[in-house]
Amino acid sequence: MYEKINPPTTGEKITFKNGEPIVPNNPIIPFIRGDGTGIDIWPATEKVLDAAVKTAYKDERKISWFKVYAGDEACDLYGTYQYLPQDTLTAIAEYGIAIKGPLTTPVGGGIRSLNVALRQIFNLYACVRPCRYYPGTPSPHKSPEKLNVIVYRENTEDIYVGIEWKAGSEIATKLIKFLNEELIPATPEHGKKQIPLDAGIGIKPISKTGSQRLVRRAMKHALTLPKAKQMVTLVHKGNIMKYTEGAFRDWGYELVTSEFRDECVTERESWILENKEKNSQISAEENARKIEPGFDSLTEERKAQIVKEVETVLNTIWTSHGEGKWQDKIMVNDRIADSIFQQIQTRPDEYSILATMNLNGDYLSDAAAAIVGGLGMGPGANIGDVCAVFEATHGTAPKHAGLDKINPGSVILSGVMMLEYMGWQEAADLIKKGLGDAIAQGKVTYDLARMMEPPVKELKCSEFADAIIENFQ
Ligand SMILES: NC(=O)C1=CN([C@@H]2O[C@H](COP(=O)(O)OP(=O)(O)OC[C@H]3O[C@@H](n4cnc5c(N)ncnc54)[C@H](OP(=O)(O)O)[C@@H]3O)[C@@H](O)[C@H]2O)C=CC1
Ligand SMILES: O=C(O)CCC(=O)C(=O)O
Ligand SMILES: [Mg+2]
Repeated sequence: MYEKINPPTTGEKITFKNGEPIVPNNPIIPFIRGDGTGIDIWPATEKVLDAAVKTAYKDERKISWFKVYAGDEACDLYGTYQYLPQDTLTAIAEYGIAIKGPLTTPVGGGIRSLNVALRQIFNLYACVRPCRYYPGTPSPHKSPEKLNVIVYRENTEDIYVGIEWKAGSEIATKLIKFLNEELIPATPEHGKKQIPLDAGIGIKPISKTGSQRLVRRAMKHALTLPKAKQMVTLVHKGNIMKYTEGAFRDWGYELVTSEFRDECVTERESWILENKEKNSQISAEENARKIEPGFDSLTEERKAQIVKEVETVLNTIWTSHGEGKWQDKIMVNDRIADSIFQQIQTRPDEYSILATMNLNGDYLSDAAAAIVGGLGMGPGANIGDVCAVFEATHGTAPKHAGLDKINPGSVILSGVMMLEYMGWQEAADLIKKGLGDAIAQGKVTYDLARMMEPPVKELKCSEFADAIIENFQ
């Protein structure tokens, strides 16, 4: 079945039922070491995960690691350009849960992203990237502890589908002519717009199915959070990209108000309900005026729509959500993408789950990780309905490769997410405690050491792993 690798001789497969993993006590878990600093980070991560499982469960539970190959290591074993061998895909499909280090993607030409390919091949549609603060971590921000968000990034669509044509290529030229001569003139709202003939072209598909399955998962996650954090923000640039990013927002609201009607309130609904709570005699028109800035300068048609919106909300959810009941529900709002980048800095405690499309989530997860200490502290998971692959937010950080220097925190914390996903909470908690205590003691790698006041001596990557383990007790 495998060409060049052999699964461990002991251990069992993880299976899935109704989208949830069923995990034996001795699961076989494939891992990809990763390119660049993967060579430093993976051994540190494996050591910490094994020690946590051993400390938490003695000999009752154990992970049987299955080394599989991708990136540069795969080319060494399988031959030139064999970046993602079939063996690796077969192993991930067979064993269901995998963990990986970062993989290189060249800019411009060359191979497309292996990381993105894995997400698409296994339909890992939710990229989950929590950004929370560990006390003592140095940060460029004054109150990094106020940020505790989870970026829920759609992982299979958007410009990441990678359908692009190079400027000047035959297809790009043909497509531009078709757009300029037929499709754009056939769409009056586009007026006399024309695309330059020397443009490269990329396609940005955003589907209702893809948007709604992501938001559904984000909502299910929100239901598991403490009440104060039960918020889901739909992040989009829908003012500019109306039929892709704007549609993501609209499909998100449609999903939450149909599938989660009893459990959620939208921000706009909450304003309407609150206006009536403050003044039970308020007319629908006055309520509409309060929720819509510039109401009086709108067209009569638009005014009527907003009044109708107010009436519908009060007719349909006043009984279930009114008189303050909405305050116990998941708050769903939306923010324009550029605004959310400043909001997580200026009003971090007002946000919890940030549901995004692929590109916005890619940017936002690095930015949020920076607030809580940097990319060394940014874990992640790629989750589908029958498979999950855990990986950090950061890349290969090639200039630090092989120096036993880089912070393994993000991949270790991705391992924590994996243990939690497996239901091995005790082992996950040990690592969180060990890592938190090590940081509080000033036992940190270079990235955190350089920001600490007073200065501390930096630990190597492997020494940081040891410091985490020493703090299990
Ligand atoms: N999922 C994946 O596998 C991903 C892969 N990539 C790929 O990685 C390659 C390199 O990308 P690049 O843009 O340099 O981004 P990287 O995230 O690899 O690194 C950028 C900088 O971030 C800091 N950093 C990253 N990881 C850590 C860490 N673990 N501990 C401390 N600091 C860290 C370092 O800053 P400093 O030097 O200042 O300390 C580093 O130089 C590219 O080929 C890219 O495509 C990128 C993102 C995700
Ligand atoms: O695949 C890559 O090279 C980059 C991906 C990335 O930046 C991400 O997933 O955050
Ligand atoms: Mg990224």
